Amino acid sequence: MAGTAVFAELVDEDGAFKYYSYGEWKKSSSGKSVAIINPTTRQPQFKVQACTQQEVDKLMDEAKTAQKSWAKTPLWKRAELLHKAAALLKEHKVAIADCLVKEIAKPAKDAVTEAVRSGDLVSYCAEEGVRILGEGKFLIPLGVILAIPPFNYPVNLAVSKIAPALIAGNSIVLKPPTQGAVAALHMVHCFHLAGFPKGLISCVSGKGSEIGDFLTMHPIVNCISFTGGDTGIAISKKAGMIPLQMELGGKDACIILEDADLDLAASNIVKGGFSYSGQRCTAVKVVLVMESVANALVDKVKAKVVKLTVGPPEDDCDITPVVTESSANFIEGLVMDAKQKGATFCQEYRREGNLIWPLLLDNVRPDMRIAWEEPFGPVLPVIRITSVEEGIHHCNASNFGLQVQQLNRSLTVY
Ligand SMILES: NC(=O)C1=CN([C@@H]2O[C@H](COP(=O)(O)OP(=O)(O)OC[C@H]3O[C@@H](n4cnc5c(N)ncnc54)[C@H](OP(=O)(O)O)[C@@H]3O)[C@@H](O)[C@H]2O)C=CC1
Ligand SMILES: O=C(O)[C@H](O)COP(=O)(O)O
Repeated sequence: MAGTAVFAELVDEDGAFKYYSYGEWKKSSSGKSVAIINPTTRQPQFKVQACTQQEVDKLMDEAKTAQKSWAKTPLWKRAELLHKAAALLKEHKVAIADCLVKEIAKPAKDAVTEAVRSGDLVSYCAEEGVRILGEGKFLIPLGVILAIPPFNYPVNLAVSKIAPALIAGNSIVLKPPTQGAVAALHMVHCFHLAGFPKGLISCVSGKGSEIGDFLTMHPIVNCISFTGGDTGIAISKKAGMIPLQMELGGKDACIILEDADLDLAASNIVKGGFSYSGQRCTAVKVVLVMESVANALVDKVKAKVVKLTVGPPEDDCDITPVVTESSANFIEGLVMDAKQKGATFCQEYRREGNLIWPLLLDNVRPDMRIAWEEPFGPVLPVIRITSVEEGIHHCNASNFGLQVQQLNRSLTVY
């Protein structure tokens, strides 16, 4: 499906996906491409251009020029184009979802949801822009925005940067994640088909480790919007005196107190911890449960975990292969550390290639890496606590600060 029909012009004669600059799909002069490995088959699935620094320089210049006239374009016109792009994203949801399935092993239905939700988000941003103007407030553009999203929502977390930037009168240079780049290129083509001015939106492909520094330190960039892991910390040290928007990793805790509804808690823990195999920044990544209800809760969670389906994303399984082999190896390292230090394995640890079966680890203690680190995979630690203060202390001692959920009958805090 990917690269066919309206998307055929994205592919060069060698089968590599082109990059997008000045309203055109182009082959890089580097003559090099970057392979995208299908997490399920572990075979190369797609290729994208490895863009050169000269190509980046050129599209940055174009972005700077295009932004100046875009900022003068009436807001209703900007909103109109965004609504067109949103409709195109929804129209092409199947082609986009097909890429998500093959590049990041997103379960088939969730992949379609990501495309549709992205369309909704683009429309929402257009509406918000108009509403803000209606309140008599002004949207002040910053200039050229560099957008770098992560692999887990390569379309949704890209449009969540692109649409607000465009409605406010900025131009966009997008660097999609390598795994997920082709889905992102399909998304960019929807913006192309919507008819945005040349140079306003560009999309550079290449490995972040190779082209990333050149992009993030580029003098034309006026703001960086980044979502990802610790790479964001490195970027913040290298970037110049420009606004940075950083959405980074997390160790989102779920605290269960004695009077919690344990059935509700178990459902939320399984949904929160294991959806898209735990590869969500908002995933439940540690359960802190009062000792007095821990056995009952763990039994309920176990009963639900056993029902999760495990297999390929094409079959819409609950648990699908994690994004890369190195990610699977990292997760395995956390599991082995917990095993060596005496965690209780509620299921047998099982892995085939990048596919890791869902695993609940009970009796996790603070000396285990899994108590603190983000697996970004289908492995969930349970830490038993004897007071709410102990749970809160654990959350506050974490290096991360994304979100916390506390469940008792009277209080649910996000
Ligand atoms: N707080 C939030 O809202 C969210 C946070 N996340 C977090 O994202 C992480 C998972 O995503 P993942 O993609 O693995 O994160 P990474 O930090 O590995 O990569 C994120 C993006 O940065 C790019 N990149 C890599 N190196 C550089 C560099 N030197 N300069 C500029 N860009 C670079 C990557 O490109 P390439 O792929 O080519 O390397 C990718 O596009 C998790 O920690 C998760 O918690 C995820 C979603 C939401
Ligand atoms: O990366 C993420 O986890 C997303 O930004 C959160 O989306 P979700 O909670 O709706 O999955």
